[in-house]
Amino acid sequence: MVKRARLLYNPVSGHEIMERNVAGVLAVLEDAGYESSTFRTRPEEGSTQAEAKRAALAGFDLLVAAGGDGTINEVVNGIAGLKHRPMLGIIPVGTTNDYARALKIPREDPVGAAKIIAKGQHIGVDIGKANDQYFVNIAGGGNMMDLTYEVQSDVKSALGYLAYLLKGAEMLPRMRPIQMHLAYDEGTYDGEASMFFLSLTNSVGGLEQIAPDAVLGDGQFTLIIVKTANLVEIVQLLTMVLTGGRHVNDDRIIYTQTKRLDVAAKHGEQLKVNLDGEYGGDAPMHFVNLKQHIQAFANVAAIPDDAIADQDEVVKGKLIASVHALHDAHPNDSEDTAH
Ligand SMILES: Nc1ncnc2c1ncn2[C@@H]1O[C@H](COP(=O)(O)OP(=O)(O)OP(=O)(O)O)[C@@H](O)[C@H]1O
Repeated sequence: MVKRARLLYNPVSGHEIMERNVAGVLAVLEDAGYESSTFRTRPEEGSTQAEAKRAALAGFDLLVAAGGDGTINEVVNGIAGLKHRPMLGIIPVGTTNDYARALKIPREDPVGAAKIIAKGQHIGVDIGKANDQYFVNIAGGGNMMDLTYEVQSDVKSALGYLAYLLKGAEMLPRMRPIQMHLAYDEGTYDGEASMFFLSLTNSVGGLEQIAPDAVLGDGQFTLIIVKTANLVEIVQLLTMVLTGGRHVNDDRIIYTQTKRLDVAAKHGEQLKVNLDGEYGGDAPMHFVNLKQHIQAFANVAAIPDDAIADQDEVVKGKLIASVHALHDAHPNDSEDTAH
């Protein structure tokens, strides 16, 4: 049966690069055997998610999200709750493209990214569930989380990552601690913290050193709790991140792996949560890791072996293949033993 692909592309992501590349991307998908169609995303919140869900229920085998992390997040939110989920392809044309960095998919090169899909290598990636929403790369909470909403999209497009850095520097003096309760696999933390991060990949805000131990598809989040809200100390910690990841052993940080997290703010304080760069509501929030929930095309050869966990589906596939091979080699074995 012919496979069907739906390309959901954000026409305004990055520098409107997709409008010029739709035909080229479709040609690569068609050559790879996909009967392909397109959906141009719209600014209305939830419209991309609704279309992804509709396409999945209509039986599309592959959804290709072309845009920034926001577009990927919406597509995944559209399919994550379904029993039969299409495969996910990614064409990164956003500003930071954290998720594509982790999967080593070429950025701002739509046809190059489509060729990764055409190569056919995919892995089971974990996604996070935060109350009733999903995220693919990172959840975070604390005062710094205002950052991503405050940076205007047109400024982001014009300045790219620099926009975050400038805005971040401006916001640091506003940092103040929140009394938090966090419960995770290895323990609980009750006390002051300025922020927490729950990461699925090692690609956070364009920096691969923040969560250096993250493994794709291992069913675990990397949890980072930053206890201090002191400006000088935070700058010190950031410097440690940038100079080789020594922050992971610092006393002012809790750095651990966990499959779940419960977060609440004490004394009725507001604790805003950010999911993949967008406001996702306030704590209390329950997070859980859904192991290898989505099959995503990736540039597997470029990802270090120790950054990808054993794959449930591949392992199962290999077992089935070897049983078939055994049967092909000795077709009458089962009858022989029956007599
Ligand atoms: N046709 C459209 N016109 C204007 N805005 C759109 C359109 N389609 C989607 N959007 C908006 O684009 C935003 C999602 O952008 P996306 O995350 O894909 O790219 P980005 O902001 O350029 O990249 P990044 O997330 O990496 O910073 C959503 O807020 C959505 O409302």
